[in-house]
This record gives sequence, structure tokens and C-alpha cells, in this order.
Amino acid sequence: MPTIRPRRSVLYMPGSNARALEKAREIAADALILDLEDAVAPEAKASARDQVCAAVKAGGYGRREIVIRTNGVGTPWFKDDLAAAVEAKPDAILIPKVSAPETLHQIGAQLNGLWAEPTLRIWAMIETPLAILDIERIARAAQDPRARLACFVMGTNDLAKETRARFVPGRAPMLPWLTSAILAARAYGIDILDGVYNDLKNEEGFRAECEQGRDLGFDGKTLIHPAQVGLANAVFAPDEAELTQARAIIAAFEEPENQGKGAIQLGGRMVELLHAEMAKRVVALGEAIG
Ligand SMILES: CC(C)(COP(=O)(O)OP(=O)(O)OC[C@H]1O[C@@H](n2cnc3c(N)ncnc32)[C@H](O)[C@@H]1OP(=O)(O)O)[C@@H](O)C(=O)NCCC(=O)NCCSC(=O)C[C@H](O)C(=O)O
Ligand SMILES: [Mg+2]
Repeated sequence: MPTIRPRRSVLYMPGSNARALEKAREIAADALILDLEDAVAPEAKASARDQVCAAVKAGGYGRREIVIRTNGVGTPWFKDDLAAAVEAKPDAILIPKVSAPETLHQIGAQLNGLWAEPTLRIWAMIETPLAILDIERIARAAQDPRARLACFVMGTNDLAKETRARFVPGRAPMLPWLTSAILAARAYGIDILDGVYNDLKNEEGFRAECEQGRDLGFDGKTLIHPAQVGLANAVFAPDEAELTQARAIIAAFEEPENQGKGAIQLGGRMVELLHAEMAKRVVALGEAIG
């Protein structure tokens, strides 16, 4: 079982907001996205870049995964963002509006030229109609180690803007796009995070969207406010009942009488070896969350 990195709660914060960057050291999110793109006004881009990179270099974020979101590849800020982010040594760099695999291959080549740490990963925002139409080829970039692709992040705000789809309970207009991206991510072994929920005061709606995202197969949810972290952590973690059931499945297949069997009955249900594999992942995720 490969090591699992929990990504239940992934909190964006504007790179221009010094208070948020400081506060984030105490927030129980699994990962933080320090944003240089949409959350930062054009006149604040350069100072936000300096501030974010200084914060990452200063550290103090504990086990939280640190991700810097650059401005888009075609913008005047991208080149400096990428160079500064590489130097700051975050865990990953998030590239907005990736619409074709060639972008990821080009960035992979640039990272080599910048002597990026071998452990640095690339995350890709999936938030344009073209990305959805070409999602399989984009995910396939993960097969090229130089592209360093580790995670997709759904940008549902940009998708709504570009398509004119509306945000409605249940997200029917977006479901085909979300599920296509999940399939592509799984086909090539990368993680995938659900988009943000903008309605900060609507806890019921937020819970429903977290549960829907989890049931669709997302690894976690991107968030915009610290108040959203606790619920996302709870929804995307296996609960006690799931952990107990998973341990029971693993134990059942270890019984001498079940050795060599591909399918057994447990508590009135058929379980197969594939369920034991799934159970091992649930237990490993539970242990990784600790
Ligand atoms: C949405 C906000 C602008 C609300 O800010 P504010 O009104 O200041 O909130 P509060 O008064 O409730 O804040 C309470 C304290 O919490 C801190 N705080 C708030 N948000 C964050 C945060 N995201 N990270 C860390 N800390 C945060 C405040 O500083 C307050 O602290 P204190 O002073 O001690 O009381 C704001 O929440 C915000 O800016 N959120 C993030 C916005 C953002 O990053 N947007 C870009 C990413 S979303 C996106 O683009 C997705 C994608 O690309 C797509 O297309 O969908
Ligand atoms: Mg966006």
C-alpha cells in the first residue's frame, strides 16, 4: 500500500493577506494553498509573491502540505511566480487554468531548468471547458515523471463563469464534468480535490456538498474559510463504523479457512479480495489521519 497523504481539507488564502498566512499555522487543514492568482489584485501581485515565499521559507506549518498557486501561464506574472515558488520549496505548485497536457510538459521542462527539488509536485486546476474536453490526455501527463503531476483541483467558480452553468443544490449541471475528471484522475493514479463552496453561512448546504463530493470519489475539498475545515475533515475521513468494518474484512481473509478464497460471506454480505484491498486503503487513510 503506497503512503497516503490525507487531503480532506485544502484551504485557500490570499497571498496578500498577511494575517491569514500567519493564522494558517494554527488551522487544522491538511493542506494550504497560498494564492497568487484570483484572490490577489493586480497591483498587489508582486508584494503577495514576496510575502508568500517568505512565509513558506520561514516554515512553521507543521504537517500541513504547502502549495503555492501561481498566476496563469500566459500572464505577465507567471515566470517570476514560478521561479520564486521553486526557490521557496513548497510541497507543490498549483497551476491555474490548465487546458492541455502540453502546458504541464512545458512547465516540467522549466522546473528542470530552475533546479527544482526532486520532491516538488505539480497540481493542476481543472476549470476550463477545454480542460474538461481533454481531461484524459491531461491526466495522462502523470505518466511522464518530468511533469510531476500529482493532483487535480476542480475550479468550479471558473467553470460556472465559462459555461454559464448555475450553482444549484445537487450540482446537476456540473456532475458530468466532475465525474469525468475523477475518472481521468483515477485512471492515471493522481489525487483529485472538489471545488469550493462559496456560501460561507450555509452549513447545511456545505455539508451536503462535502458528502456528495466524498461519495463521487474526491479525496477532499478545497475551502475558502477556516470555519469550513472541521466539517471537511470529518466528512472525508473514514468514521469508526467504516474502520471497524474494514478491519473485519481484512481479518476475515486472514482466517486459515479463507486462505486461497476470492470471495467469502461476512455478516450476510459477499466480500471479495477487491474489498479487502479497499479495506486496507481505508485503514491506511485512518492511520495517516492519526
Ligand atoms: C471570504 C473571505 C474574504 C472572508 O473574509 P473575512 O470577511 O475577513 O472573514 P472573517 O471575518 O470571518 O475571518 C475570520 C478570521 O479568519 C481569518 N481568515 C478568513 N479567511 C481565511 C483564510 N482563507 N485563510 C486563513 N485565515 C482566514 C481572517 O483573517 C480572520 O482572522 P482574525 O483577524 O484573526 O479574526 C476570506 O475568507 C477569504 O479571503 N477567503 C479565501 C479567498 C480565496 O483565497 N479565494 C481564491 C480561491 S477560490 C478559487 O479561486 C477557486 C477556483 O479557482 C475556482 O475557479 O473555483
Ligand atoms: Mg479559478
